[in-house]
Amino acid sequence: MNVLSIQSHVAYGHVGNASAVFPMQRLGVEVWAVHTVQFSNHTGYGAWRGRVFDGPAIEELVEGIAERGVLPTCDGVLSGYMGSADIGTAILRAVARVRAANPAALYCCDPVIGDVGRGVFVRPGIPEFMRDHAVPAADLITPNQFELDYLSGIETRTLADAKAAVAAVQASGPKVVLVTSLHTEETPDDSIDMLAGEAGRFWRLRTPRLSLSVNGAGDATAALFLVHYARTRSAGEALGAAAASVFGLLRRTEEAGAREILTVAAQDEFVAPSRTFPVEAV
Ligand SMILES: Nc1ncnc2c1ncn2[C@@H]1O[C@H](COP(=O)(O)OP(=O)(O)O)[C@@H](O)[C@H]1O
Ligand SMILES: Cc1ncc(COP(=O)(O)O)c(C=O)c1O
Ligand SMILES: [Mg+2]
Repeated sequence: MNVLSIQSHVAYGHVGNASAVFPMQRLGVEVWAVHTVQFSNHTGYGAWRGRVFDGPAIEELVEGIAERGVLPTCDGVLSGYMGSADIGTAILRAVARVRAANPAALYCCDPVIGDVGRGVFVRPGIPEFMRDHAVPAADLITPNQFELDYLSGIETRTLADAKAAVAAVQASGPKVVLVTSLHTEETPDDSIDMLAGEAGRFWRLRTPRLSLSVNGAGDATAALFLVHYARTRSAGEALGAAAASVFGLLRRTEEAGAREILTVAAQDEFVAPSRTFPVEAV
């Protein structure tokens, strides 16, 4: 399996491609990593150095990959944080090129817009670009609850609201939706839910809430979900596999008291998660 992953990259630590690429490789996937920015570290530190690339820089790399004649072997495209709408347009052009070469390729879009509590943290224009262009072009999307609410225009308080919001977003294009960090009225305070939806069916998975707040977990989640979905073609199975690995990764990170997720040290969790959780049809 070959995945074109177009995301931010950091030299130190693990967010964006620096969080997504290795778990996919550890699962035996060949990853073609194109970086939308190259920063020293993630922006959660408050200070960082590095450069933001632009749409033409992304298109140039995709053109070079196309010149190798390998686009027909590309099984999936993964995108995450988009620095600008111009980069978003380049990503959607890449998706169109891959699909023209391989109509079976899957596009998984992590519609990074913001988070509960923090609000919108991307540049003006990006939320609308995600809603009106990127999400409709995707086969799979992995919004958190804040992003689900924005994309659907529904304020989700209950599981029924979340299911309605997933269905509303599916009507715009993506057939598979994975909602991360979902907390509804039904969710116990010491837990975190994920909800997957496909073809009118929904699955919920609940894990303990760990006492850590890290960056990059969503990027690893989207990557693992894409790989497991591509292999199983089942949103429920992909949910179970991705969630178990991410939980194992974060549990090890919490134990170590680390500020960066332990993508390398906890790599066995990607292959053989130490703990699995029931996937409940809801
Ligand atoms: N404190 C936590 N405890 C347990 N799991 C967590 C925690 N934070 C994140 N996760 C897991 O990581 C997944 C993705 O993280 P999330 O914060 O939703 O990503 P994003 O960066 O997209 O907002 C969540 O669905 C959840 O399963
Ligand atoms: C450059 C970059 N990409 C991606 C992310 C994703 O982080 P998070 O998982 O917190 O959304 C961050 C967060 O700080 C970042 O700085
Ligand atoms: Mg995210």
